[in-house]
Amino acid sequence: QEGYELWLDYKEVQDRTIEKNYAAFLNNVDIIGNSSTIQAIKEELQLAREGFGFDDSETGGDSKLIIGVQSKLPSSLRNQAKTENLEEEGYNITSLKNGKTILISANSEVALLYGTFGLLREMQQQNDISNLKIEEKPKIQKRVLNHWDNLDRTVERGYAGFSIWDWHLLPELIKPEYKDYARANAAIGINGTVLTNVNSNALILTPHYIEKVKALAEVFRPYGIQVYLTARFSAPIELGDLDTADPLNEDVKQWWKNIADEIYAEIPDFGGFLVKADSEGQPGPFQYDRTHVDGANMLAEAVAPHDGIIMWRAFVYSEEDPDDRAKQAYDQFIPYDGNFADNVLVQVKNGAIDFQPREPFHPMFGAMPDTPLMMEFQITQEYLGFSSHLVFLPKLFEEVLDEDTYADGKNSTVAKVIDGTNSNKKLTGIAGVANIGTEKNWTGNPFGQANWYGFGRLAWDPYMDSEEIAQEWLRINFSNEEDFVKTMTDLLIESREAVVNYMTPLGLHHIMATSHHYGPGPWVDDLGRPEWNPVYYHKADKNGIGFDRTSSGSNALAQYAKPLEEKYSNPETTPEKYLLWFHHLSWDYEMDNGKKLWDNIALHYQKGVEQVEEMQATWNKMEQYVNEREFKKTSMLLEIQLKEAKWWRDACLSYFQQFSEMELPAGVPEPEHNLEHYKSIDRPYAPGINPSW
Ligand SMILES: CO[C@H]1[C@H](O)[C@@H](O)[C@H](O)O[C@@H]1C(=O)O
Repeated sequence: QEGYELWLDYKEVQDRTIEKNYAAFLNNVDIIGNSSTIQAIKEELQLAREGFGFDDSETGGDSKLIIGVQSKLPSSLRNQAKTENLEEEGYNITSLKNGKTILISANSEVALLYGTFGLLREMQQQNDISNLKIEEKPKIQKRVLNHWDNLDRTVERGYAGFSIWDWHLLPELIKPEYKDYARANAAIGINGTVLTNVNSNALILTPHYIEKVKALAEVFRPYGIQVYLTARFSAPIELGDLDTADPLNEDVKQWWKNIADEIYAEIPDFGGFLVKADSEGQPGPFQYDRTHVDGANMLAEAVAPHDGIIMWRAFVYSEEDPDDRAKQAYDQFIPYDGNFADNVLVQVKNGAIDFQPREPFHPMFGAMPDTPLMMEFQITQEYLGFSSHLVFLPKLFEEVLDEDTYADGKNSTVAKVIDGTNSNKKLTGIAGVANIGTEKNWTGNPFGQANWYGFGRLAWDPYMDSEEIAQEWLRINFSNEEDFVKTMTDLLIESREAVVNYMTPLGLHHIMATSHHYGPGPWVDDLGRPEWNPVYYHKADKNGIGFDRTSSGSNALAQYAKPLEEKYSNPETTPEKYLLWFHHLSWDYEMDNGKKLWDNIALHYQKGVEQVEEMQATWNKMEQYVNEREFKKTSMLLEIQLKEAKWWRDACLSYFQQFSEMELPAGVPEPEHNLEHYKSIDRPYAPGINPSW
């Protein structure tokens, strides 16, 4: 099936010498132990042998692969590769005896599984394995996928079909997909999954569903993946037991303790709860005049005896304070720094608005030294063309992780806040909102897989280079031919800037159409709340465009550390990519290249279109390296992307031109249609694929 195997498609090794060498190791394996995780390792190695096309007879003399937990290794091997710094999840891959033996050692069996995937990854890329000295350990503890999957199997902001969780057929029917999902995640080091939508349904907490969750947890356990659920704050009322959900009420506390006990009795390694409270209509502690801390700590107490954690989301904004949505989460949370229980992570989206093609990092990062903050990225492309557009997100993730918060002086990057380096955090985590569904290839767009893969790799190591991730993924999934890898790496890397250019250049944001967020809608001004409307964000008028977040405007800038605040207060020293995020500027404001703002906006839109044209031209040259179906599918999707990049350009420029009253600069074609036409094609989304909000 097209793309089904994800990064676990062990393609036949063509080069005979390489093939013989790899086969010699994989055909002569010594694995210590026989737990279900060890079983999983054996199965994976067998799949790899078959996929790579090894013949059982290729034993290669005395080559050998040894896999074992350090404490169980024969003493002669134990000293060869030290594991004391590897903690629970790190591993070594070490060549011994002049490369004749490869040893994978670790302190836990799940880490051995990671090590096995690590070695297979080397082979998938056809790397030299004669002198391996790999030492890896994850820099972040909780590496979690968030599924916005509803119990009726629709997926909020899902663009790859329905939910893969077949609730109505569980616990009896265990689809092969469940195990393959676990394999794919373990291969990139993901160790947790939240099965249900943050806009949650209390029913998931009932025994009827817990039985189903347990069945999934059992499939995932050998692969080191913990299961989490979303907890609906009003569940004690909704499930009919109490008439309040007040977090300080003793009955409420006891109710949650009982629920936790019931879940842990069935699923002893249950991870804990993810909570969206007092946000976009979700119930929460505010109704009882309680705080985020009251809510989070009450739940934390319920799961603490079982080593569970609470991931409490900071995605909050309220109607009452419409001055600047970007400021609200910070304002609501900062006063509580240090007050959350030890097993609470506050989960913060990468930017202060909402998963835009580009946003400055969220000012909460670096501003809560005494609270562990968990990063939330969105892998599903809610604001980036759904699954029809090819956008390589690791580039976006990397940009955020590399930003300097200056929280603790220079070089206090977001990555350092997240991985606990800054302020020495004990609990660390990172979440990615999944782009997975029932599509045959899991993600719809074949390149959507790269975003899931890349998220996992960055969760393991937030300092990894997005280019390296692109290369790895391309090699593993398509081809090791240098021409292909190099050309396509450039394409992937550039794809992120392309989408920024044709959707929201120069710091523009949230100008997508009516609530489905697909396509341009800068004119939309009639949604229920002011801050849902694009006009709120671009503020275009005759005088100019952009959101003034300096002290003369909303002063959201004051939420950043001094050096950033100073730098971004002045449009001259604000990076141009964030210009209209922080400033409202006149249409004829002169930019670095000597051209006017209006011209630059238009040229960026045009550039975005040209970048997609280039992507298309490049892809057309790649036919020889990829299979026919993926080639065709990607070609067709790029057609859509190009058509829609032009749609974005033309619609936005027609709209903004009413205010700028300036001509388009040379090189930017006149829009094909008039503004009324673009307004009329604010297009409906596919039913069943993208419900609500
Ligand atoms: C799950 O709800 C989502 C909602 O669909 C999305 O449009 C919004 O941006 O973010 C919400 C959130 O992150 O809670």
